[in-house]
Amino acid sequence: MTKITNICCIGAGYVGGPTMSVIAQKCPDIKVTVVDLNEARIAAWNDPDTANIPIYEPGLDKVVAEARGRNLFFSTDVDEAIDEAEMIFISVNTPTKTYGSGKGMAADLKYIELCARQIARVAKTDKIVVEKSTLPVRTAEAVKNILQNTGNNVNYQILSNPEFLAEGTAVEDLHSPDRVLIGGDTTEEGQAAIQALVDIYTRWVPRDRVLTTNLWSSELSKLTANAFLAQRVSSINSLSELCEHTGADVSEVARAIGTDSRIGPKFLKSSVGFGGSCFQKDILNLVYIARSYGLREVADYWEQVIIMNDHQKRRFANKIVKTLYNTVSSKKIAFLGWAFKKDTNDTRESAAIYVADDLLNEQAGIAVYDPKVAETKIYDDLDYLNTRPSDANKQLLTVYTDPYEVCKDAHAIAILTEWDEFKDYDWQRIYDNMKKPAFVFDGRSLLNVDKLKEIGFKVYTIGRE
Ligand SMILES: NC(=O)c1ccc[n+]([C@@H]2O[C@H](COP(=O)([O-])OP(=O)(O)OC[C@H]3O[C@@H](n4cnc5c(N)ncnc54)[C@H](O)[C@@H]3O)[C@@H](O)[C@H]2O)c1
Ligand SMILES: O=c1ccn([C@@H]2O[C@H](COP(=O)(O)OP(=O)(O)O[C@H]3O[C@H](CO)[C@@H](O)[C@H](O)[C@H]3O)[C@@H](O)[C@H]2O)c(=O)[nH]1
Repeated sequence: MTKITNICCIGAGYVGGPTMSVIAQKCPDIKVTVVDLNEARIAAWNDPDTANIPIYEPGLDKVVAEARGRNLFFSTDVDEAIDEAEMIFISVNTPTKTYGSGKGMAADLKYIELCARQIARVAKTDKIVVEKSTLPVRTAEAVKNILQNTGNNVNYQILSNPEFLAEGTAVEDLHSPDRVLIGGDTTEEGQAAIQALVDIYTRWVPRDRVLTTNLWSSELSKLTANAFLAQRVSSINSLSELCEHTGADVSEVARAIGTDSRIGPKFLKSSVGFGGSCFQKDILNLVYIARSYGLREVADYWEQVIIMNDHQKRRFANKIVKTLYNTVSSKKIAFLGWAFKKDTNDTRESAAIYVADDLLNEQAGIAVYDPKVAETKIYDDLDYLNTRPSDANKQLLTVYTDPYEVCKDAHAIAILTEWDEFKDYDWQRIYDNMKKPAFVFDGRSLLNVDKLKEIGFKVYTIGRE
């Protein structure tokens, strides 16, 4: 296999954009073109002011500024980029199906299939096609089938190269990944294709961190990694409820077990529930795959992770209602945070959406402040649930751009995202401007409880009595 000099990536989203920017940064001699059908998104990636790129990730603007126009390009001309590239990454979205068989569980692979068909139609020279999207195990078989049966007699090699970056730390994760995983065919041609991709990553990743496997192990490892991570969060969240009944403190329990080197300290932070575009989608997909092989116990085991997460979000909303004397009707509840975690403007599956929806059902007046999430996004998230007409959401929920204004005259504050800036607010000033008794419901164990109590707040923290 000759050295790769031209890469194309289909999908300029949270994964395609940052991963390709870093490849371009680290490999200035490789031309990297990221394409997308979404014109507005491509226009934003091309905005001369890198502060306006469509994804907020610490440090990403600098990476883009370094490579864009040199060897990094963003375009809507998908055909041209496919035609020119020797290696094509597919990094399109693979959401949970919302229709037909597998609705609500299986991954919707229509965008993947469209990409495969487009590559088959356009390609005139041999290509290495890399699955970057998270896919059900054995998807490469379908991609291969489409390429080989509808293509122009071009030779294809399919690789699986799942992405493990977490949002908010994408650039750091890409610069210094725990591992890079590459799966491919065990044939000589398959091994040569793997080597071509290994040669790209080892420009900046130590060779012993680049793992190579067969295709199916690679595809399944991505779903497994997310299932294990989410399982840890649900496990500690399940115990947070027990802590609240027994006087144990979940953060002390997490520290106590996390120091056991076999358990480890990460992903043991109890919260209002995990969010993000991946965990729920990927576990549902895993559950669906297990069921489709008739593995009922396996499916039920992993489904429990989602059931526990839904319970955690609901119980947080219930706690607010119960504490506010069993009614939040017409009370102002201030939400600090809407993003699914700090340092991102992504809100997909954020716990805040579901907590808000439950409280709106109780006729609460919700006021939201998030340092990075746009007002339209917040309304879109709620409207997407289809619980009530869009007008009602607009009437009941107000978005603020000032943290002190959002808390003014509120009956309660709920912390939904662990943004660092929340810790540094003038909490005395906030307290002075709230209705009394002034409640704080800390869904992220972010704030200093003793300090808040000293000021006069009534404080509830997840996993503490
Ligand atoms: N978001 C993450 O942190 C993360 C991390 C690891 C893996 N993943 C996986 O990576 C994949 C992409 O996720 P994302 O968050 O980047 O999604 P995204 O929705 O942000 O981006 C996907 C992009 O693909 C584009 N697209 C869809 N079909 C297309 C087509 N036929 N031609 C051209 N463009 C097309 C869409 O317009 C969109 O801009 C998913 O499978 C996801 O599970 C995501
Ligand atoms: O101890 C913890 C750790 C995380 N979370 C929550 O879990 C969710 C997911 O967080 P995180 O995993 O940090 O962010 P993602 O960007 O969703 O990244 C996950 O999903 C990606 C998409 O597949 C993978 O690439 C990453 O490896 C995997 O960490 C967020 O709501 C967090 O607040 C907790 O509640 N407690």
